[in-house]
Amino acid sequence: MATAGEVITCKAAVAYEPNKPLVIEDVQVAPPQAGEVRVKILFTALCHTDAYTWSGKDPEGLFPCILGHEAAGIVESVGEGVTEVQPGDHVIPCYQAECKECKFCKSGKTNLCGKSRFSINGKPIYHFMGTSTFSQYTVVHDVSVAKVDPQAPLDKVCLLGCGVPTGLGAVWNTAKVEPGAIVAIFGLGTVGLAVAEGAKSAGASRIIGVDIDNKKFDIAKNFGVTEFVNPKDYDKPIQQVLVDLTDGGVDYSFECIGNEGCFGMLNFQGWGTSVIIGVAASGQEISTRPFQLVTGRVWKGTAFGGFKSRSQVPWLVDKYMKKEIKIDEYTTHNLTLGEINKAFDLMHEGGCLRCVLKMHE
Ligand SMILES: NC(=O)C1=CN([C@@H]2O[C@H](COP(=O)(O)OP(=O)(O)OC[C@H]3O[C@@H](n4cnc5c(N)ncnc54)[C@H](O)[C@@H]3O)[C@@H](O)[C@H]2O)C=CC1
Ligand SMILES: N[C@@H](CCC(=O)N[C@@H](CSC=O)C(=O)NCC(=O)O)C(=O)O
Ligand SMILES: [Zn+2]
Ligand SMILES: [Zn+2]
Repeated sequence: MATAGEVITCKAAVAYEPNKPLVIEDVQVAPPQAGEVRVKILFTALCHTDAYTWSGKDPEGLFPCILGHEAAGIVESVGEGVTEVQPGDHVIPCYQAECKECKFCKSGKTNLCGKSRFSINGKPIYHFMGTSTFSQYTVVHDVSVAKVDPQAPLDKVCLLGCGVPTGLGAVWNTAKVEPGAIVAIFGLGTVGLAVAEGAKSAGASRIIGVDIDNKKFDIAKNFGVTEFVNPKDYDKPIQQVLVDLTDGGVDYSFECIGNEGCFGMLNFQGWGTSVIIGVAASGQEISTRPFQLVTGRVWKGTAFGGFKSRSQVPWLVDKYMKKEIKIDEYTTHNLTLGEINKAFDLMHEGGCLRCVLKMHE
């Protein structure tokens, strides 16, 4: 049935309030306007950032909204002036979207676009990260979709919408880890394990994984982690544990936990680089003695691993197809959209990396 130009009613998981179970609703998805693309989402995964915004700690979180930003689907229709993709193209939504017109885009304070395309019985529902992939259909800007190899399995490459590129890119683009380097990774979720994979491919000599979930340790070996540290096993601060283990500090450290994570510097004097990836609530701050920077250490952060989304996500898909990067190994669970609250529970129980949701029965 041709749906172009029509409002589509479909199922979506709506977050009405922080921390309240998501509700599967029939939502109306407006047709794409000029410069926009409507995508039939086939698979979406959950990222810790979805849980972060759902928790109410995200100062930019707006409710009611449709969360989700790590997905893959097929272009259903395009708005006027869209030339880069056409109906039938296989795409990965990219969360760095902006319409450049709405008050959110013009504010210069946020990357959340307020120009919603969702409603329930006429009442608007907010978008999330310009993607809102916890819906069977979503509308994104044409600058926010990466066209990918139609042969690539969408239930796998959906993970290239966020966590895996973030970790790989943090190593390759942001830190530029060199052969022989000693690397420490705080948090062995999908982002942290992708950092490990990136560090291994960059030739790191030691990759020390730090996590409070012992279930992560065995799997981490498959991603290149060479040593494990559980902070719960020590009385002294974890930074000191790492400094002692490495005779002075690591060359590169990556913070992949977020809220209440380990944001302190523990790098070697003279050149150590600390990369912040985890997101944390308003009010949580990081600080260090000026001496740490005076003596040559570097503090950096990264969003989406520094990758240019539309030009480099297809390249990452090709690398996966050539078996040069892992994706399958990050998926520990497969559920359906209707089971999304169970998927969030799994994320908090430990032992879960990515749970991929099938969006259509
Ligand atoms: N900057 C960016 O572009 C991106 C940032 N993120 C953020 O990165 C962080 C990681 O994301 P995911 O891997 O999806 O999360 P995740 O929840 O799968 O992994 C976090 C890991 O940290 C561990 N952990 C929790 N508290 C800890 C502690 N005190 N010490 C050591 N380990 C601890 C958990 O056991 C878990 O293994 C989140 O804050 C997420 O919001 C995610 C994607 C992109
Ligand atoms: N609204 C949050 C900001 C969260 C954040 O830092 N998002 C990352 C991506 S996290 C993906 O899982 C990002 O790319 N930010 C870039 C940006 O322009 O926002 C908060 O206020 O903490
Ligand atoms: Zn994410
Ligand atoms: Zn906007």
